[in-house]
Amino acid sequence: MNLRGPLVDVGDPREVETRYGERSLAEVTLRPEGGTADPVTVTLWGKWTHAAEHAEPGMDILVTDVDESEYRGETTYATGKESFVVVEPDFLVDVTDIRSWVQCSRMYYLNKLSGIPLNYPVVKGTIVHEVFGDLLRGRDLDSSIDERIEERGLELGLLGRETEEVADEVRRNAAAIEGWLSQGVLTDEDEWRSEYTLISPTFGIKGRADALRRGSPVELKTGKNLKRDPRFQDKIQAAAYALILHERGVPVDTGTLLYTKNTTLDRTEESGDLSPAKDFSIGRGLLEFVVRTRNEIAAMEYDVSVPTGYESNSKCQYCFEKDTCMVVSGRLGQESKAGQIGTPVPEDERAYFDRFYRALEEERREVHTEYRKLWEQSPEERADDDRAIIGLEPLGSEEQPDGTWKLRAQKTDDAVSKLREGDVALASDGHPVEGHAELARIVELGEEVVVTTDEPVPLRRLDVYPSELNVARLLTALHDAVLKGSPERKDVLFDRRDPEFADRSAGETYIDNNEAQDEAVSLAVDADDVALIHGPPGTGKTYTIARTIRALVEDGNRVLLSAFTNRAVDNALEALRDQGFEDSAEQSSAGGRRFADNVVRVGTESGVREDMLDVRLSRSGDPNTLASALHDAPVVAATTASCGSRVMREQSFDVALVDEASQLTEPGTLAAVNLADRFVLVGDHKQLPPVVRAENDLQTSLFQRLIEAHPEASVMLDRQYRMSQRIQAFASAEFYDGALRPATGDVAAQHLRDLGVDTGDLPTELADQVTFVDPDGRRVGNTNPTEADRVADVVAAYEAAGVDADDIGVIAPFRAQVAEISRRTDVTVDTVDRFQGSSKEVIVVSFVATGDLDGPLFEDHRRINVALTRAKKALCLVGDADALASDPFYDRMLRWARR
Ligand SMILES: Nc1ncnc2c1ncn2[C@@H]1O[C@H](COP(=O)(O)OP(=O)(O)OP(=O)(O)O)[C@@H](O)[C@H]1O
Repeated sequence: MNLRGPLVDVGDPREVETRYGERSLAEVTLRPEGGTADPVTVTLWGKWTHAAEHAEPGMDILVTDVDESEYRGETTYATGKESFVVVEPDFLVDVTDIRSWVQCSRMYYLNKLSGIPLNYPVVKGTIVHEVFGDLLRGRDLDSSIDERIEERGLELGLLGRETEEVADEVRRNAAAIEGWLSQGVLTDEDEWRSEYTLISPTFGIKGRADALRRGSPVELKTGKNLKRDPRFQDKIQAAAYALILHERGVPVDTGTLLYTKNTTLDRTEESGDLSPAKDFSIGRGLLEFVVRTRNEIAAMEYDVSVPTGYESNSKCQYCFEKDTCMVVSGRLGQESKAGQIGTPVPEDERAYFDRFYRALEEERREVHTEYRKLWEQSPEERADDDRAIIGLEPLGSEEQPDGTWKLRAQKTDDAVSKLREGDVALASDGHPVEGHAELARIVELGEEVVVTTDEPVPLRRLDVYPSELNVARLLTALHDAVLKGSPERKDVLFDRRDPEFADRSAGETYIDNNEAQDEAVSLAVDADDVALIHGPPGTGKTYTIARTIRALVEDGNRVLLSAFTNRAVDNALEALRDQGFEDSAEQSSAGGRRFADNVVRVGTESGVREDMLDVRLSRSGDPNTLASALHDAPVVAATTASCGSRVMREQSFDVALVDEASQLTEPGTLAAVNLADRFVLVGDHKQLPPVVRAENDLQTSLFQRLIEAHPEASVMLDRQYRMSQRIQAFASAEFYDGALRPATGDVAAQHLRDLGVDTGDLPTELADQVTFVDPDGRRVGNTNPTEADRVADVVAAYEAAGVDADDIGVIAPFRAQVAEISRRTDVTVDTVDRFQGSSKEVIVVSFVATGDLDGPLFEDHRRINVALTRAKKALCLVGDADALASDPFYDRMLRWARR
């Protein structure tokens, strides 16, 4: 029997005499069944008293295989031989974190803050790991090495490494792998798995094992180890995978560590055990140690505290991270075993750091909650939640020339999901946690689903795979901003001085037909610190951004162009191209250069839009060529998420220009801003705020904070090129103090007529430019089928009157309603969040709600602003008039629509 629930009391460990001699015990009291049952006391024996040392009331605890006995008429509970005690099981600890914690608890923390830097050992290590995977998949060594090195061309180039030298070193490391693989211990029946994703719901651990052989974990280390035994922390890492396998009922008693550097050493110079492969036995003691270590991390993270180094038995004396550790401790005023150096950053910066550190850790927990849904929700619930595509029928798997696999399956229904082509997802045989699952990249997502994976798996289910990568990069951005940011920059960020402006634009006219846009370009050119461009819907943000970049490059600046989404990055590049950027850049650089010589787009092949692939910087190729392409480009474009990558973190710019800044969290914006001396943020804080799961400081963008604090450093673009006068009126009045106006008479007067539509052919209720239709439906869960029928009728009526299906878009508040409507029409149907940044001639909005106004559309008026400002010539609102009229804001909307 397992007992699990919140702790209500934690006793101190003490020693008692038993018939087996002196033993330690600690009593803890918990409320089983998630806190709903009466409290019970469990005696933790022996080493499990360690859990009591770290736990505190309020934490969740799980005791597995509890011994239950009757004593004087009462049931007593205690840990038994098979028991494990898990503190905060919902907190998922990564196996690599357990390993670094064993080395030193501060190391664990520092790794979190500074991420994985771009350095040669890291890149070489990655290549060796990839070659290892290839060898397991039966690939030829030389072709694998050549290809893997080529794939890392950009990183190697930035590190100033030559292909030959790296190939040589990798080959010598790979000799260890090859030798070991051909030792004869392997037979055809040997089961191999490479890069295996493992999650343990019971122990709260996740990770990716380098390989499993006959069910035993094999870990590859690119360092050397001349002792007979593996290093302790390495053993712990392999043992953690063994523990997860143990949970799945796979008995694991050995692990293997492969120290590849051992084969590169010269026997005459080194003494000791040079054999690379070191097996060791994994007994129960080691598994328990893994759980106890993991518990220490989970307990420390419970109240988001910062480790001091005293938590583990580390010796600072020999630590290669000692200086970094002392600097971080010194600057953030943290207690640390290594000591502190340097002066602390000012109090307000530390408070800021702490606040955002905490907020990001809360976000991490939300990611863990997403993981938990993988096993807590039934497949059907997950599908209903749009988090999985289930019931797939495998159509086959095909091995690719590079040893990876292409899996195909047939969809058996028309359900929608959050998954998109290009996403990384979890492909499984139907059981993503306890069955066989592989990380997959989605290639095609239509009637037929196509994914690529490392190993074949019968593709029955595809799940959204929650990732902590984003949280990790945001933490790093926070760290870089506070600890590495220039004092002048921080004075502005922390409101110690106002942003300053020079007069570089000196009366120049950049845009002659739009005063606010022209002023915005000047402001950006003149900004010594920051300029803020506030762009309501359709006001030419993208156009202004392109003009600004040209002006900045003409002045000799190197510019980073960034945005929250790939789409916005590519739109800005498109505008830059349309404005003939080649010519303007020619003025600053010798000779005629093409767009592709001036602009480098950093991003994945699936992320970058097709028409910008010609300027995409491949990561793969000749190191020197790639590195100089990136270094020398006057304009580098990448999403803010890629600005946190180890390649981009090494780049520096004069100016960072960030679009969609109002949709970014502060650390998300900082990821781009950190890379430049000055920055320009473009956004609209009256549209969608940052998308975050937790409710905390991350919900307010840096754009909003700065524009509220420094309106003088901002310009609002006030002429819009999208909507007719009638359509824009409500948004202008409600969100922009009536300041938003059509840019030209043509924009104001545009009409369905311009599309060749005779409004006489439309039902009277749709004849106006803004209309309201009440279908009198009922909300059922997150759908309203009657309303969906009516939306489809409305769409059909526009089509019958001559509007092209491509010119119509439907917006609904819930994905379930999106699916409901999609079943009834072929036009684009999506949620507000997915519509931000785009527009259509005709927009139909489905409100779903009847009775009460609840749902994402209503919670935040900014969503409505987005929904109502997507339409150019006609907007039809479909909803329940009584429900809408119950709220003053929606009542005003209703009156405007019915006018
Ligand atoms: N000064 C201008 N002169 C002429 N056309 C312009 C001007 N500014 C913008 N436009 C045109 O107006 C349209 C909308 O501009 P743009 O796409 O830059 O808007 P946006 O603010 O980025 O839109 P969104 O709200 O979707 O982000 C485009 O077709 C653009 O070419």
